[in-house]
Amino acid sequence: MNIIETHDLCKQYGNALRVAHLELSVPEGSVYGFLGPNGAGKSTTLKMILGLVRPTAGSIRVLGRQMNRANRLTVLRQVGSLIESPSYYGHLTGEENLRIVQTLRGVPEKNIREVLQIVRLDGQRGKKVAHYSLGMKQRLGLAAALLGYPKLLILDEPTNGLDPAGIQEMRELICSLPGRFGMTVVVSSHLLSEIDQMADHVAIIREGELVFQDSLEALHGHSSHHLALRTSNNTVARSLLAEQSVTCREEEGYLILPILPDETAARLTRFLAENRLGVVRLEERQKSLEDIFLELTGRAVSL
Ligand SMILES: Nc1ncnc2c1ncn2[C@@H]1O[C@H](COP(=O)(O)OP(=O)(O)OP(=O)(O)O)[C@@H](O)[C@H]1O
Repeated sequence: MNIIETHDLCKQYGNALRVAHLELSVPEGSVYGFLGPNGAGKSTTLKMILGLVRPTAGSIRVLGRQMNRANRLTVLRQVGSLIESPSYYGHLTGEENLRIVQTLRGVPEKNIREVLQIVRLDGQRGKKVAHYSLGMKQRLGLAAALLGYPKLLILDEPTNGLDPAGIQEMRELICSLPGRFGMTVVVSSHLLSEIDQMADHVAIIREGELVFQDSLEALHGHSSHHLALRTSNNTVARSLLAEQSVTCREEEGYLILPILPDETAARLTRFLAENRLGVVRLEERQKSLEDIFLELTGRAVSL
């Protein structure tokens, strides 16, 4: 079952279609990475899913229900979110801030202690939030989102502004949520490496359009192996290889061949040598995830 499904989801600002015909499917129990360069439309999409921004066209189903005026509140009761930087009362403690959210959401008081433990802030619960570090504030935001033990958690760039240790901690926390609490987590990021370490499903958007959506495994599957061959005369080598039914293309001084068994590669290099061609280089290469991201989005990846 899919926890979120969008159909033909669009958002237009002025004359620009910033989110274009999105068909998203978020499987239950997944950590679903929503990846795209800055300005691709991630926040706008997540806000539409949460009913904070009205779609120009299309439909959204969350937890099996159509998101409309009648269903919105019922659905959102089972959804936690952290969108943009969370807001707090700096003069109140972490625990007091959570008590406000707990009262508003009408969830049991005991949840406060529990979520503080989950985000490892129980030792700091009596400290004023104004004295929290950025990482602690971000974890408090996550604690607030977790308060009602939602079935679905939506996090927009939750590691933004955190230091490497904070990023690692947030990542581990997010990964643990489906297993510990049966939650589905949607997490946006412009960092491929981050999604690669956190998600099991990935959607990639570019200028509002979906360019990839599948399992992380399938994304890795795109990073195919190939052989790169350089000879003393690539043009002649290419026609000789064609005689042997091996097709290749030329790229930056190399002939790119499909991956071949060792015996075939040895036979072909012998064949080239017999035809007075020197094999200068023969290497196995793999397209990196960064190359794939670049191909899909037309932009260099941020790591
Ligand atoms: N309220 C608005 N009015 C007009 N344009 C907007 C509005 N909100 C967002 N946009 C535009 O929509 C596009 C997508 O913005 P959005 O914030 O969704 O991108 P994003 O992928 O979340 O990027 P970032 O990581 O930089 O926040 C941008 O070009 C942005 O300028």
